[in-house]
Amino acid sequence: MSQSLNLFISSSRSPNFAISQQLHSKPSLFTSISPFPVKFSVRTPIRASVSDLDSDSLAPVLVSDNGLTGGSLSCAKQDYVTLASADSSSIEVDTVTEAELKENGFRSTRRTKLVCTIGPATCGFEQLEALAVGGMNVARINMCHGTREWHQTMIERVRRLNEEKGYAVAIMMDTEGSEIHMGDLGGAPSDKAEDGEIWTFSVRAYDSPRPERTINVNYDGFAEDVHVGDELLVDGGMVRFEVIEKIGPDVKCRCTDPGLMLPRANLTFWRNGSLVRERNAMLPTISSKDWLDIDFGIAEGVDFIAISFVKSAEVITHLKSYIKARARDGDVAVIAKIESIDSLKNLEEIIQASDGAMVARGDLGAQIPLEQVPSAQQKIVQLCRQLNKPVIVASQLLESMIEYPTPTRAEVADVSEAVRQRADALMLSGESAMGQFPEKALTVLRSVSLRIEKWWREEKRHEVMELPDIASSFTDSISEEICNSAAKMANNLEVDALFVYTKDGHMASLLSRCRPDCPIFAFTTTTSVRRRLNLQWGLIPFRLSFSDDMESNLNKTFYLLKARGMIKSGDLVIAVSDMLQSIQVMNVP
Ligand SMILES: Nc1ncnc2c1ncn2[C@@H]1O[C@H](COP(=O)(O)OP(=O)(O)O)[C@@H](O)[C@H]1O
Ligand SMILES: C=C(OP(=O)(O)O)C(=O)O
Ligand SMILES: [K+]
Ligand SMILES: [Mg+2]
Repeated sequence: MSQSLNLFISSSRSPNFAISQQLHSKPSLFTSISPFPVKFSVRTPIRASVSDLDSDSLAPVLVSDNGLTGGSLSCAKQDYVTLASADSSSIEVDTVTEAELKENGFRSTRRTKLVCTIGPATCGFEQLEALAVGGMNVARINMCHGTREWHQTMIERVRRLNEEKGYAVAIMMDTEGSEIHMGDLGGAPSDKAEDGEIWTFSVRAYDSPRPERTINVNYDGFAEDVHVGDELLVDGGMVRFEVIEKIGPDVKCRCTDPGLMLPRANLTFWRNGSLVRERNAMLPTISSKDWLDIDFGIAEGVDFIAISFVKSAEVITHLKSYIKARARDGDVAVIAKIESIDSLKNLEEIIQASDGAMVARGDLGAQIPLEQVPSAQQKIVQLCRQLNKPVIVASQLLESMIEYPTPTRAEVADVSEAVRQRADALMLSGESAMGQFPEKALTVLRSVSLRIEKWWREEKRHEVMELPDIASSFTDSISEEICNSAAKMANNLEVDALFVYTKDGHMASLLSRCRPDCPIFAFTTTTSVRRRLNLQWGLIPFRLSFSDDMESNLNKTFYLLKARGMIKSGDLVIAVSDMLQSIQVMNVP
């Protein structure tokens, strides 16, 4: 009990008081903790200057950084107390959440998490900061676009934002995958195909300026694979062509549905009303370029890697062991993008093998009839929750906001539906990457989420979901039962918050899975786990060092959160932890 202790001292009259000083000696303390506030006794004199303390007002509580709580102190001005690096910054929470908690109380914090794709419209430091302020929990970089240097700069900027400004934005890298797509249009932002026009699609790399009505295709087998009469869909049908002639590597096509084509837009071809997928299915899910990108992501310590066009669970299992052997601190979570027919076929195994999933509606809508996308979404969201994996609903949520400052009513209804389904997260793509109103789009996601969450909570309209047992060991079963019961108690007792002390984040995710009415304060010891929890519904992740002694963890947390104005005396809290398998219900002292 005598090594370097970080001590906090607070007075009952001035609860925000905290001092920080160098450790001068090694005190030993008795821990006599309950009831709070504690009386503590000091076995050996502890020394530090207390000249700036008003000793008369001291009814102090000493809590060490490793969870020890001291006994009574009669502190006169001539006494000396040892204090070290003891200030309320020893609990870390992101700046935006802290402000939200202080302003609105924790009942009204947003539960649905928000992912923003970063692109030319949002790559500046100030633009990234505006997104962080607007509630971005995860920044996504799409490896289909941009250079290695550009991606590296984005990662650096997000990290700098976190360090300098106190945000906790996580980073998701999204692989390109082996999809067939157009070239980059020679740097043009877009190109327009008109009805009846003849365009040439070819593997040729065109010199700049690119000849008119030509499109470069990234896949060498393109001309061999397509047949005259096939239908060619750009971006899942935003523009359509019919293949009319093949001349060597050049494929001549007539535009049948006009529209705007964006650089590197996805291409699919259809024959007799079905997607031609033989060749595509032979391409590896993770291409050699993807592996290099993954190495880069691991080296940069990104928090999530999203894998495009996942077909089976094996590729995920393989990638996870690849990461495990290489990731230095903490691992990188693997998100399976559900965007192909094969991924729907093997849905359960894929989700089971992954750390989360994305309903990638853009490509999914190009592979299955559009009218099947909503039911696929509902099914994926439901399954992910049952299997306790975070799920992101992505693509075209606010597509019209790429060009216009207000969303369509239909888009708002779509966002509401995803929130009502209680997906963990919503994602912006083009809206934030290259749209004209990235911050406004984020504001729409934020305000619609808050409104719908509140409405459904107040109306108690959420259908109860049958949550199957998922534990693989008896200890896990205990954790699962504790979380299910704690969440139920929290709803019945209308508590203000659930507290969970978790080293690897598992207990926190089990609580999140229950989608309780109150927010979940998740305390975890490592920054990487804390960032990863950012993707999960209803979790407010904090970094805090704590011990196996729950009593002192709680005292320390109450003290620190009160000092920062994030909770107040009288708030009703339920606490659970990895270390002590129990449920505690208490009022904040
Ligand atoms: N790093 C980037 N550099 C340039 N443009 C980007 C970048 N990331 C995204 N974009 C633009 O934003 C659009 C939407 O992003 P996203 O949905 O991630 O890609 P995609 O449309 O290729 O699936 C892209 O089509 C592209 O025009
Ligand atoms: C999110 C998706 O993937 P990407 O944007 O990489 O095509 C999608 O297809 O919906
Ligand atoms: K991608
Ligand atoms: Mg996709």
